[in-house]
Amino acid sequence: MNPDDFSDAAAGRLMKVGHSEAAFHAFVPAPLPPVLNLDTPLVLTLSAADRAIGELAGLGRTLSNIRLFVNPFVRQEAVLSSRIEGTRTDLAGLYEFEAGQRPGDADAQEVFNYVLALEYGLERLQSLPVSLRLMREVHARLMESVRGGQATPGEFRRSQNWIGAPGDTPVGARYVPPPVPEMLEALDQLERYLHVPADLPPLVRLALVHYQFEAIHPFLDGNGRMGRLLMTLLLASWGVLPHPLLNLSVYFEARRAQYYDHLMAVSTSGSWRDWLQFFLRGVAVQAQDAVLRARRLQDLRAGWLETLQARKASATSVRLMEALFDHPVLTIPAAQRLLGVGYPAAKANVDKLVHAGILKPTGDERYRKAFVAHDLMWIVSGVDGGVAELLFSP
Ligand SMILES: Nc1ncnc2c1ncn2[C@@H]1O[C@H](COP(=O)(O)OP(=O)(O)OP(=O)(O)O)[C@@H](O)[C@H]1O
Repeated sequence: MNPDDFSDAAAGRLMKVGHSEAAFHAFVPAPLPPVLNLDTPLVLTLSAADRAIGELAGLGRTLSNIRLFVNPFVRQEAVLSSRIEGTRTDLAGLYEFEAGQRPGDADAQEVFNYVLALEYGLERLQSLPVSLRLMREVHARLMESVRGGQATPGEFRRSQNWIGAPGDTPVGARYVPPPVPEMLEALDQLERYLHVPADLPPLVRLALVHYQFEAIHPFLDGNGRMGRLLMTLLLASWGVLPHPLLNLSVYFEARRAQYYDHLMAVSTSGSWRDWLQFFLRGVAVQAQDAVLRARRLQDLRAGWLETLQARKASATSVRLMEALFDHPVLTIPAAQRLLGVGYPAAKANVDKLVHAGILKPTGDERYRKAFVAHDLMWIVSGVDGGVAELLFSP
């Protein structure tokens, strides 16, 4: 980190660590909240983001079958949040892993851990507020038995880390977070900030907290994913979005360099305004996108129901169709478990969904025993997020 890049408006202070050639600078973020200047364009973007998230939350409350749609949204977020850090598994790969089709796939295991960690965190919110303890517990799930064994799951770091290219040292790294004692103090301050009554609109607080968490970088590994997962937990705990339907990582992944540059610019120059503008626009775009996708999933379910009813399908087939929203990649043994029936009955019901055009056998020789609900996966992961972007106008 070059101290010359940091201006007087930096969102914290630089510290020199070590001596002579091994000396480097680390950044210690100032406690939240910063002094903010919410100008008119920013207020308009905040208002658009608030409206969009309100509509999404409303949809979550009014759709009786919203539970069906949460699972695919959570998985898409897990896939994209992990992809920002280079994991290659896609949505189909994650579902194949869950269906037992990819044993030993370390990438898919990491993405699945994200799902488990998020589900754990949402459940834990019933008994524990968002706090340092919750962060450690969720991190333990996220990093459970991951590759490398360096991650110290569930523990804040006890040594210096840094963000940079492989082989970088803290001397040449792009960003160096606070040394351990300052990190612990910054974490305490962050926790206190999380517990104070709302001083700013929740979406603004969310952007501040995300920056602060990343600037502190409190774990040896998994900070990007933890910071993004934390946003879903905060939205739920503040009652802004009770169901995890916002896929902010889709937005960040598509603009990864900008995302990183904005975080850096807050540290070096206190560019809170630009970070907020970028972040709030992301919330608005992704909330609108989620509303569109949830409606399409609802239409898909209604269409499938109609098809099955026209074919005089049994209640068991309808049950299996609904189970596809949780298991869009299905094997016959999985259908057996879901329906609580024997192999022949499970196979007969899967065949009915195949004949109705709902499920397709996968063509791949390795997965020949699996069946896939392609339409459902396409709605969740299809590359049409641009629609919401076009609709966006603050
Ligand atoms: N300049 C920066 N300042 C603060 N945080 C940043 C900066 N650039 C990127 N980040 C955040 O750090 C994350 C990546 O951190 P890092 O490369 O250390 O990965 P990690 O700690 O192993 O975590 P994970 O693998 O989940 O991202 C990014 O996803 C982003 O959220």
